[in-house]
Amino acid sequence: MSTHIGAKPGEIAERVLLPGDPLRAKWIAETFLDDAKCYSTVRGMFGYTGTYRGVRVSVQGTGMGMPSASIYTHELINEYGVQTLIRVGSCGALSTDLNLRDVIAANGSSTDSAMNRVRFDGLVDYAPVADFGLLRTAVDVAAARGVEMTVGPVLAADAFYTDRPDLYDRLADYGVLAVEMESAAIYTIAARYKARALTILTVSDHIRTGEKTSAEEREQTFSQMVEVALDTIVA
Ligand SMILES: O=P(O)(O)O[C@H]1O[C@H](CO)[C@@H](O)[C@H]1O
Ligand SMILES: O=c1cc[nH]c(=O)[nH]1
Repeated sequence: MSTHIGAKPGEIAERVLLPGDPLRAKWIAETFLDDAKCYSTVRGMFGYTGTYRGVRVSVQGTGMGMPSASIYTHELINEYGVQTLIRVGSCGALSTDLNLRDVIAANGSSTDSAMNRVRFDGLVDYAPVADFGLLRTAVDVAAARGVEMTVGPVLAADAFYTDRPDLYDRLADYGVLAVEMESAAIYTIAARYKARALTILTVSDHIRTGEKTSAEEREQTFSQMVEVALDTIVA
């Protein structure tokens, strides 16, 4: 096992879905995978491996925020040989063109986290981006499934609750679709270790209108996003 994942070598597939919520990981495994087996309960951050359309796929909770997601992404790639990672998360819409439960694919991820400033000695504003091949496949898969998926940039924020809603307005002016809390770190770490990563999100909250989904809905109802992610990861 690695420091934070209780799997033995070979128990995690090369292709992994990454929900923030560990109970969403359990729901995905039980609902969409065949022969799913739990390989880790360390810290309650569940991980499962099963098959989807005959291909081995794992699903690993990452927790909330970039420090937590960075740990799981790093260990999955470096200790378990994971090569393809698709985050399946919830997000708050900044764009007035989006509605609750819409699906988004994040082609790029701005961040207010200092993690990459530290990584590049404050000299470069690194631009974390999705793997183009995965993104292209996800777009094709969504179209084939009749899922309207908006592609665009998101903000990966350190804080869920903000004192600066004016910054969200400005980011929306620059085309940023939504805010979540992990994609920039996942994209950066995947790039560093030559893995492929994509983030697909469902709008759980609307920052403009104040509408929101329940905790249970965030855990167990974002099926369209999961189906697009699974079809993409096995393609
Ligand atoms: O639903 P998940 O995947 O956890 O994603 C979003 O939800 C959490 C905040 O509620 C943050 O982790 C954010 O990125
Ligand atoms: O508003 C939201 C909703 C989900 N995740 C976030 O980070 N923010």
